Amino acid sequence: MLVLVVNCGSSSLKYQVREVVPAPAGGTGGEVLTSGLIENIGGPAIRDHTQALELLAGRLGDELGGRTIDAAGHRVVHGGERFSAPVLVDNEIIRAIDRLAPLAPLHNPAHVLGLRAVQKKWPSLPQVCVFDTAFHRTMPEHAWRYAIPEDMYVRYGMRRYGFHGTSHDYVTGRAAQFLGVPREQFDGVVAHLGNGASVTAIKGGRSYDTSMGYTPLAGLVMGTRSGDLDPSVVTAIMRRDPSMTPEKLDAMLNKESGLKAIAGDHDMRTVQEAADGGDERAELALEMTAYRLAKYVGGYHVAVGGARALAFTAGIGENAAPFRRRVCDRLGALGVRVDDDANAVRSQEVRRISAPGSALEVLVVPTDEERAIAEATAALVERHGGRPAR
Ligand SMILES: Nc1ncnc2c1ncn2[C@@H]1O[C@H](COP(=O)(O)OP(=O)(O)O)[C@@H](O)[C@H]1O
Ligand SMILES: CC(=O)OP(=O)(O)O
Ligand SMILES: [Mg+2]
Repeated sequence: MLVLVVNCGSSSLKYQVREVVPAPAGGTGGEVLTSGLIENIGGPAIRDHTQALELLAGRLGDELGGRTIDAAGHRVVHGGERFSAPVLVDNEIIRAIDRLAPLAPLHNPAHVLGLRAVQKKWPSLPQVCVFDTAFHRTMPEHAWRYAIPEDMYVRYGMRRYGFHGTSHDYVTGRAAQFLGVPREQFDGVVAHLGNGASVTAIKGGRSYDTSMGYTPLAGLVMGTRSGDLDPSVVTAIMRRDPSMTPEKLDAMLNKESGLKAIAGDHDMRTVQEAADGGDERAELALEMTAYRLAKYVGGYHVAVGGARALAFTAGIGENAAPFRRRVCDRLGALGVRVDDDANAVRSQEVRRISAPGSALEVLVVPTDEERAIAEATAALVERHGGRPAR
């Protein structure tokens, strides 16, 4: 089955076409037939997501050599409290995702535009939504509640939701498999470190707690996001500078903070190079980022009653060996030991980087969100006989 995987951002559209062999024949997200990125949607050349879809359809015509897609799978960032698994799309589902826009103003409106644009272009194509929040629906209430008046939760849905669930779920499965333990018996910590970064406590193979919260701003120090801070910082800034509107504060904390604010660049490669060259700001940024993550790992080790493994994934987790080392050095107090030769290996395979006798197994597990989305889409469409939901 050919699955178009779509990741719609506010001004961009990332896509892949995957050939999925549904289980039991293989159950693999398999070969990537083509992939691409359409940027600057809303600019002079590409008016909106509908026009971006026209462009995409044109490209697919050439790139797939006459073959046509059988389904589309969309990454949707916010599924609120409703969605705990992938769903087949109909108009009611699209409206539900639209209603969740106040919880994810940067993401959900773009997803709705993408879903409608695909619907318009290929009216009979089955579409599936895979939610970043879904995997975290298993968190216990003491982990997802905020200690603020109940009304804020009841009226506005203010609580921890958590994100990157597709990746945390996929990496959990791969890590358990690598260690030869049944997933239901796997207790560990997964650190997804990309431009956005989050860490999840895994108990019995399920999400038990996670560092992102109501939005993907909470938790770790990220490329351009602050992560955790005292909420009065926000109200105090607004009081001191009335020109700082909620929109401007959102932009500051999401786009001008994190590594970029401290080291002057959001990209881990640049920051690491600068630190290696003796740049003190870059060194400070790395220490802040590693320190915050190590504190979370220690906390989650306690949260799950003793983690068996720590898995690093995504751009930084998979590639930044010096950063992994920095984090693990801070975890020495827990008895974590890294094998430097193993840590230096570059590979696309799941691998162990801890030394024998380390209290936690430390793994590097390449993530593949697109593959997970393609597999979930194919499985759901297969189950419904390939018909679009109407
Ligand atoms: N070889 C590398 N060494 C260090 N960092 C890397 C390397 N390759 C990628 N990264 C970092 O990974 C981050 C991007 O991660 P990625 O998972 O691709 O992000 P996104 O969230 O946009 O999908 C960037 O900070 C980038 O610098
Ligand atoms: C939810 C989130 O943070 O996504 P990304 O890492 O793609 O920014
Ligand atoms: Mg990513």
